[in-house]
Formats: sequence, C-alpha cells, structure tokens
Amino acid sequence: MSHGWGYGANNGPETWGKDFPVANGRRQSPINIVPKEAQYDSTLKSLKLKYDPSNTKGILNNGHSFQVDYEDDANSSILTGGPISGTYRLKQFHFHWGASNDRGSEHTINGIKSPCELHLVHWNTKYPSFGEGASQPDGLAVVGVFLKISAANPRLQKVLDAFDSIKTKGKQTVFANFDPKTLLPDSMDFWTYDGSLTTPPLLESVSWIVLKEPISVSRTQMARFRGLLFTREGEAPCCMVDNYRPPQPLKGRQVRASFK
Ligand SMILES: COc1ccc([C@H]2OC(=S)NC2=O)c(OC)c1
Ligand SMILES: [Zn+2]
Repeated sequence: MSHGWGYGANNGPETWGKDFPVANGRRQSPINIVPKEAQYDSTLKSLKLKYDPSNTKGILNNGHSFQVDYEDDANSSILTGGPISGTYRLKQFHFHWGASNDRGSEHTINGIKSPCELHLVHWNTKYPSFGEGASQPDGLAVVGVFLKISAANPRLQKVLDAFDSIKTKGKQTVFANFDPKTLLPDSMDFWTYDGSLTTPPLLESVSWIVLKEPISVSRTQMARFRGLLFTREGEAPCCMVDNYRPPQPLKGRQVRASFK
C-alpha cells in the first residue's frame, strides 16, 4: 500500500514538511490574496494564451487529482505576457476541490475559499523540459482560475463525461481536441506573485497568475468531481475530495495586480 503524501489525516499537507522541508520555505503556495493589499502594477503586460486543441494527449487520474495532458514538444500551446518573460509551454491542467461547496480552492480571497480551483501548468522554454524548469525559480507559470457555484458550465461537460473512464487511480483514457481556453473567464485581470508547486515536491519555481474572475460550475457538476477516487481499483474506495493545500505564509512577498 502506498505510504506517500496525500490529503488524509496521516499524510496530508501538515505532514509534507517531514519529507519535503521546502514546505516551510520562503515562497510557498497557495496563499490568501487580500485584494486591498495587492499593488497595481502598470508594467504588467496583458496575458496571452495561445492553445492548440490538437495538442491534447489524454486524461488521467493520478491519485491526487485528474489531469489533462498536452503535447509540449513545440511552441503550439503557450503562455506569454503577464508577469513572465519569454515563452512558457502548456504541460497539463488539473483541478483541486472540496467535499462540500464551502471549500476546495487552494488560493483564497480575503480568507474565502471557492469550491474548486483550476490550474493550467506551463514551463519556461529557456529550459529543456518541465522537469528541468521545475527546479528553477523562473521555471514554471501556473494560471489559477476559481470556480464558483452557479449555472452548469457546458464547457466542463467533456471533462466530466470522461470521469467514468478514470474513476480510480492510474486510469487514463483517450481525450482529444480540448481547448483549455474554453475554461477561461471573459476577463484576464489577474493577481501575480512568486510561489511554488502546491503538492510535493513543493518546488519554489512557480510564477503564479491567479485570475480575478471565476468561471461557473453547478452543484451537480461538483458532485461528479467528488465521484472520482484517490484509490486504485480493488482497494477500499476513498472519494477524491479535499485535495487542496491550505494557504501558506506570505513571508514578505508582494502580490501585484494587473488591474486597478
Ligand atoms: C505537471 O506536473 C505537476 C503539476 C502540478 C503540480 C502541483 O503543483 C500545483 S501548482 N498543483 C499541483 O497539483 C505538480 O506538483 C508536483 C506537478
Ligand atoms: Zn494544482
């Protein structure tokens, strides 16, 4: 049986520092964002996301979340602008969510949790790969998008419809031609700060770009996220819920805003 990190009482975020001491580092994520304390920075460029749906590789239950993977051997699905310099390639996107709608996001706004948070993970093409970039202070850029309970979001449907095929840890299935841009809100206003991966190895290599405007998700759609399992087929089932790390100390970091 796996004794690795997870989100349970015995292997959850409060225990990660044992195997990953950087958990107590100076630029850990997520954080609580206090909009009134964020500094407007007029030098921030507008975000540019160019995604090629044909780069979609598949969808996988990785035992911590589910992820949609993208071909990243060319500059066809990229992030530029915003707080970053150069070109970052999309590697995958995934979500974090709660057992109920009062929690689930990793970042919070004025201490308020959202039921779910989308992460679009990109790596800096000045490095040869995601793995190489992940160990560099400017190696990764993650776009975070909050999901709030409202009307059903038809753009999530194709992802939700794949869940029956990836219910348990390690299962993956064909998933093609999905444009992640369809999961973005209308406004590209963002907050940005220097942070980390939010799961072990918690590497401090992420330029965070957290969008101000949420996208919608319905209660019924959220219930389908909670039907996924942390566990493998044949193991005692454990619902994939509360797969979020709580906010970490800011430790003097500044949060900048792209908007007034
Ligand atoms: C492409 O590989 C990834 C993607 C994301 C993470 C985590 O960091 C953030 S951000 N969300 C997470 O779940 C990761 O951690 C090792 C590796
Ligand atoms: Zn994440």
